[in-house]
Amino acid sequence: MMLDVLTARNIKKTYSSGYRAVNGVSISIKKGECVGLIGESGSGKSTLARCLLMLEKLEEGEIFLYDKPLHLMKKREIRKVRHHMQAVFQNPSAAINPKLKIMDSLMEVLDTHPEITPVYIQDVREDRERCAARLMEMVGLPKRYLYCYPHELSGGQKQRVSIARAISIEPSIIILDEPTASLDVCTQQQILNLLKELQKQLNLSYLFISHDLSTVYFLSERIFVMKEGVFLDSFYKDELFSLQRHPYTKKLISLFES
Ligand SMILES: Nc1ncnc2c1ncn2[C@@H]1O[C@H](COP(=O)(O)OP(=O)(O)OP(=O)(O)O)[C@@H](O)[C@H]1O
Repeated sequence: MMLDVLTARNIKKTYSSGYRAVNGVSISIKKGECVGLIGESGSGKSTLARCLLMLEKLEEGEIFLYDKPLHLMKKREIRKVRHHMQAVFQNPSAAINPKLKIMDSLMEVLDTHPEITPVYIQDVREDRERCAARLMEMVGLPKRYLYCYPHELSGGQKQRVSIARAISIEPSIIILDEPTASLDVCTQQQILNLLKELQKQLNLSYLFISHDLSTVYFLSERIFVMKEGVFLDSFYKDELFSLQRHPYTKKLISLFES
């Protein structure tokens, strides 16, 4: 039996304000699968993402990365496994250090883990520059940008760098939290196409978070619908238009179709 890459059970998170942003959700993601998470602003998607990445202290619940129980680990142990879970966030400018050349931001994770050599950079791993150039090529960026600073790149190009850094280490899972929300419509579609191609090519596992049903539908095989901290509905993509869908999902569909 194939183990799920990531399994989360009964996750709860209440902020110090007393607001429970995530109220008992469970989710599992298989190797090579893209699971979509859709919900309106404030439904708790980003809080859940931060919980799964162990960036928030859980109030309750269990998180397993393969068979490793992250919720039982000490901070020091979590630091050792965290690189297996990469993330791409909405704002690439905030994710890339403005003072570093693109090469140094891109190579950050691989530099920290010299013991890891993904197969797609195996032949160039010893040569930092060629390795960085390979990653740039994989996300459709010219090599010359390696020597630029982030302000010399567009938002879409910076997001490609974030994606290249996320895949650089061949992580078990990539959490994509609204990765196209800050981009124009044309660039959004290019980034979605890139993510889809990379997923197929490298057999990546994604949790793709968005408030937009059409983008979630485009990328995901399975979809979870979140509202007010709980999952209202979950289904395979081809069941989206089934009559059994939750009324809230039907409402999202009607917005999507209009
Ligand atoms: N650090 C925090 N302290 C207190 N409340 C918070 C904190 N972060 C988020 N919240 C609250 O938790 C709820 C869920 O927020 P969250 O960012 O997880 O939602 P979201 O679905 O990702 O929304 P968006 O799509 O707008 O990013 C919101 O009501 C928000 O105000």
